[in-house]
Amino acid sequence: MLSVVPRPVTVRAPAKVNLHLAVGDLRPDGYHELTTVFQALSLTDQVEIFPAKELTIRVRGEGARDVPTDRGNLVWKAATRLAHLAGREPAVEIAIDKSIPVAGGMAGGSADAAATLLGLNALWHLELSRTELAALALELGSDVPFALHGATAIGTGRGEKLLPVLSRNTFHWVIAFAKGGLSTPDVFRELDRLRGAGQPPRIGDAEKLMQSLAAGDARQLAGLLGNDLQAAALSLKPELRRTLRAGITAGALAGIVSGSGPTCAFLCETSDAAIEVSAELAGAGVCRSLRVATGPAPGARVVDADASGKP
Ligand SMILES: C[C@@](CO)(OP(=O)(O)O)[C@H](O)COP(=O)(O)OP(=O)(O)OC[C@H]1O[C@@H](n2ccc(N)nc2=O)[C@H](O)[C@@H]1O
Ligand SMILES: Nc1ncnc2c1ncn2[C@@H]1O[C@H](COP(=O)(O)OP(=O)(O)O)[C@@H](O)[C@H]1O
Repeated sequence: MLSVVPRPVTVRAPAKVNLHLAVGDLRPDGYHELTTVFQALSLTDQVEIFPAKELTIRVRGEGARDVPTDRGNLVWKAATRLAHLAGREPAVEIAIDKSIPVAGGMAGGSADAAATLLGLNALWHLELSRTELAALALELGSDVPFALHGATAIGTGRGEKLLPVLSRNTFHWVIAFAKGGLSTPDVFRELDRLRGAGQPPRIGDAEKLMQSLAAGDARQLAGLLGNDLQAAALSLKPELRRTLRAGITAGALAGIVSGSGPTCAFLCETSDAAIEVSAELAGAGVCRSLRVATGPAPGARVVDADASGKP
């Protein structure tokens, strides 16, 4: 009898930048109420899933040394939760190829977790809907539902109640990776501390920003980017001020700390401008490395699978 060996499934999932991140008060469950406009970027991690005897994780690429390969990896949690739900063993080998900076405020771990949910859904023919996968995603982290969704979206609650936002045109970004990362809970705690001391001012609502996205107007958008966590990230890593200033000097329309940081994202008028800003920032020595990216980009997607897994 012929036995069919399933082919591995390959999934790509995007980094995000928060174009608008308004942080409300601390809730009794330890999370802060958020209103955030996410944009998914062309900077992606790749996750390959192979049938195997038992669950193992391999990591290579950007920051691989800082990524756990055991139950501390969000991908491990994603695979064991989904296997439990499906009533089977998580018998897979998962190879993560990282391009998204680790602990960078760009939701790389969330992207990998979203990719794993989508990949296993295909490999195991579970046929879970996007809504079912999104509910599982939220159990793994606040940013995981957006990594599945992609494009541009407004998130409320913990950031998981997502509505698509109309975004015309392609926006051009330069992404400056910092030396070292920042822990998301530390940055939220630092914001609470700063607020307890009476500073800093809160950003307003996202209405005008969403209009600029609908118009596809990068110049207008540049003036409207806002992140309540930026003051906290700058307080923990003051050297980021220099990075942000250098981006503007290099010709970016605006610069912002991405989420809880410390990655900085610079909005540029054109792709040529982004390449120039990136080259100039590299010369200024204000960050560890640089990437050029565009947004919006699609959410997690299967790029290769066995024929019945339908990429
Ligand atoms: C800040 C944001 C903005 O998009 O992203 P990052 O900068 O981390 O990528 C997210 O809210 C992060 O999402 P994620 O990284 O998935 O965080 P989670 O694992 O859910 O939460 C980690 C911890 O961050 C704090 N946290 C997170 C989300 C939230 N709305 N309020 C919080 O206070 C809590 O202390 C929580 O225990
Ligand atoms: N697949 C993964 N990729 C990156 N980091 C991971 C992963 N799984 C768990 N982690 C842990 O989660 C922490 C936050 O990682 P990451 O998602 O990259 O950053 P952020 O929450 O700032 O967007 C890291 O310090 C790392 O120890």
